[in-house]
Amino acid sequence: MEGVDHLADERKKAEFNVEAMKIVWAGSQHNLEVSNRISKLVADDPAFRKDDRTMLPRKELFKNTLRKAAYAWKRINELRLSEEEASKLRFYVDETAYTDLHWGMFIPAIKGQGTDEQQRKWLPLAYKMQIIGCYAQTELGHGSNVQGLETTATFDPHTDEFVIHSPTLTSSKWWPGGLGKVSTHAVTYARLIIDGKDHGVHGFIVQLRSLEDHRPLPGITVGDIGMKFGNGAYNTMDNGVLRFDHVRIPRNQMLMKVSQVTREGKYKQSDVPRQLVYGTMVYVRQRIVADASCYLSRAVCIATRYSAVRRQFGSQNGGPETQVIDYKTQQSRLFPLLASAYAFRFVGEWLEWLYTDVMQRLQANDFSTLPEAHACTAGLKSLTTSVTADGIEECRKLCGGHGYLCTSGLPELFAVYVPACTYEGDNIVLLLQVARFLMKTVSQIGTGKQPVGTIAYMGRIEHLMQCRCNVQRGFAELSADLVEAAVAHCQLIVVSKFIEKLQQDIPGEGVKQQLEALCGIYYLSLLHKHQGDFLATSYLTPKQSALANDQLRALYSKVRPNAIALVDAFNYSDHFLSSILGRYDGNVYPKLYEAAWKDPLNESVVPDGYHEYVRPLLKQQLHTARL
Ligand SMILES: CCCCCCCCCCCCCCCCCCCCCC(=O)SCCNC(=O)CCNC(=O)[C@H](O)C(C)(C)COP(=O)(O)OP(=O)(O)OC[C@H]1O[C@@H](n2cnc3c(N)ncnc32)[C@H](O)[C@@H]1OP(=O)(O)O
Ligand SMILES: Cc1cc2nc3c(=O)[nH]c(=O)nc-3n(C[C@H](O)[C@H](O)[C@H](O)COP(=O)(O)OP(=O)(O)OC[C@H]3O[C@@H](n4cnc5c(N)ncnc54)[C@H](O)[C@@H]3O)c2cc1C
Repeated sequence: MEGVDHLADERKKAEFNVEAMKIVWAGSQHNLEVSNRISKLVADDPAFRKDDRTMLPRKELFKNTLRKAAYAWKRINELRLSEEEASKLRFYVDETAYTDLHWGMFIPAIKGQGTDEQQRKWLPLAYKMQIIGCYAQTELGHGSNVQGLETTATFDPHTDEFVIHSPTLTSSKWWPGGLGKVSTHAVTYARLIIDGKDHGVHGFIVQLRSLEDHRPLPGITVGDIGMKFGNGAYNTMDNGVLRFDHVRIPRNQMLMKVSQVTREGKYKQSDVPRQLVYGTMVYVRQRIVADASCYLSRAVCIATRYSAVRRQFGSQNGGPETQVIDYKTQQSRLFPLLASAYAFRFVGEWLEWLYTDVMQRLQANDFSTLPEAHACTAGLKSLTTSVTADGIEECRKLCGGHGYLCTSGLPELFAVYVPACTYEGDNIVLLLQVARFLMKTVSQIGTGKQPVGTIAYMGRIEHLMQCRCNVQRGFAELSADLVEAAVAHCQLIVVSKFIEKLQQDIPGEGVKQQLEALCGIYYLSLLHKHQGDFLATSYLTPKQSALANDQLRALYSKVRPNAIALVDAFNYSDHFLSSILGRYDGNVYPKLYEAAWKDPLNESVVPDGYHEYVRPLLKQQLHTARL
């Protein structure tokens, strides 16, 4: 029934102030106000329609994305949106596009690695989108191992230029988003060669296409790498391939904040760690952590609402069947994900703070917190994206068969999200970085150096203090176990940041109590999942483990009446969710039925191809039957 809120009874059960929780989720009253305004702006504008995305052929899909990106840019300028509002607009438009890499990586790379002079030259052009850039690091043969890149940038002292070249097939740039069809420029990572000496990987600004007719410049071969996983999803992006055949660029297009090449061809290293060349990746990893809670909460919102609508079994005296959300098994799969969405929200906020703090310290030439920032961004990126990708898929299963329909919104959400486990650093490779950081910390504890920040707890563990270990000995052999230790370390960060959040003043009736319950679900479900480890290491007795499990079940019951309100607090519009199963009003069945008839396959009663391929079969069967 149109206009009826099928979830109204569920909403009445809430024991907390949902509006106050919306503010907690948004981060502040101001953020909530901006989100409401921009979300409505997008939802009300038919130009941002996206319900047809999974049905469009690639070329049409891509052209549509170009149209939307141009229109979004026009609206940003017409409405004079601030950076914060523009970024919210991008969020609610909810379509990956070349602009993400332009704003999210090309510009940050120039800001982070360019000199003041380079920034003055390139940033105004990029901010006005008079040039469009991408981040061209990964190659066909090398992604994780950045130091293994093969593209060369050889200094030519006669002309004061670098010659950018792809010496082998495996050195072809492969994957950069926005590169395939749109970017006019790329921050390209290449080995710096001066006078035959290899100085390692550096960033260079290279123009790829003419600003007049968009054709590739001489020496450049460029194109799209082809269809990716899923319908719609990441296929709105032109991930590209790029080869250089002795392409010349002026010397001043090497990004020279970290190291410089003089007119005479002298290589000079600034007094800063070389890892600052990786700074853009650290920035984006931090953004990815902040985004994880958005993706996970979307899936959880859909699965929670649908679980309250869906009924199976348990009818008493001809009454309605049981809502599937009332099954403890459903709760034990769904509520830890609900708790994770909130947990990732808070750890994302903290990581943003940590990143800003590190950037301020870098300005003052204080590099002391860089290793911790790297370990936290790498580790949390890995943890949150893995849990979110698996969580979206779990939500699909929680929705039974209907979750498999594109109209549930879940297949596309999964397809667009799952590469986050790989891009910006493969999750295992990043956890190995965390493991290395932890081992290094352990090796230093023995020397009396007290760990601080997120590793301070290690200084309080008795047997680590006695430990005398060398960072590399046995590392490769034990790497699978070390990765598990790295995950546990990251989980500890997530839990401790959730607890720190609860120590803050949180206004709103019942809000803090709900967050306490969710925090409990978060750590108790982890404890339950890993109880074997806790028992094996005697950190828990079997009795304590059983009590923890009882407590977990009690928390599921506490959250159950609040579940719908807890996902309402995410404040997602139906347009943004783009899911019939996750509709705010819970009016699922009539809308599923209606949507089926809108499928292009149902435009005609007799399908295309019937007369060529089906009719002859039927005729043949008739003939055989008669025989
Ligand atoms: C419409 C208008 C709109 C308007 C406005 C709208 C706005 C819209 C805005 C939209 C925005 C959307 C957001 C963007 C979305 C982007 C989507 C994502 C796309 C994906 C992009 C990518 O996918 S892009 C490629 C990423 N590709 C990697 O991710 C490679 C991983 N691979 C490595 O990263 C290295 O290869 C690896 C393993 C560390 C080894 O590096 P290596 O061999 O050099 O180093 P070693 O392991 O030897 O380590 C030596 C020492 O360096 C230390 N260290 C290492 N890294 C460090 C670091 N980063 N910082 C500090 N320290 C570091 C380490 O801890 C050691 O320290 P120590 O010596 O003290 O122990
Ligand atoms: C959708 C998408 C968008 C992307 N956008 C960009 C972009 O804009 N710009 C850009 O430059 N790149 C981009 N990339 C590339 C991306 O950054 C790389 O794919 C990523 O860094 C992983 O590297 P790889 O592909 O070389 O994986 P590999 O390293 O080849 O991984 C393959 C397997 O090997 C394992 N492995 C690798 N090294 C080790 C090790 N040392 N120890 C143990 N196991 C290991 C991994 O865990 C994995 O299981 C994008 C990729 C995708 C999928």
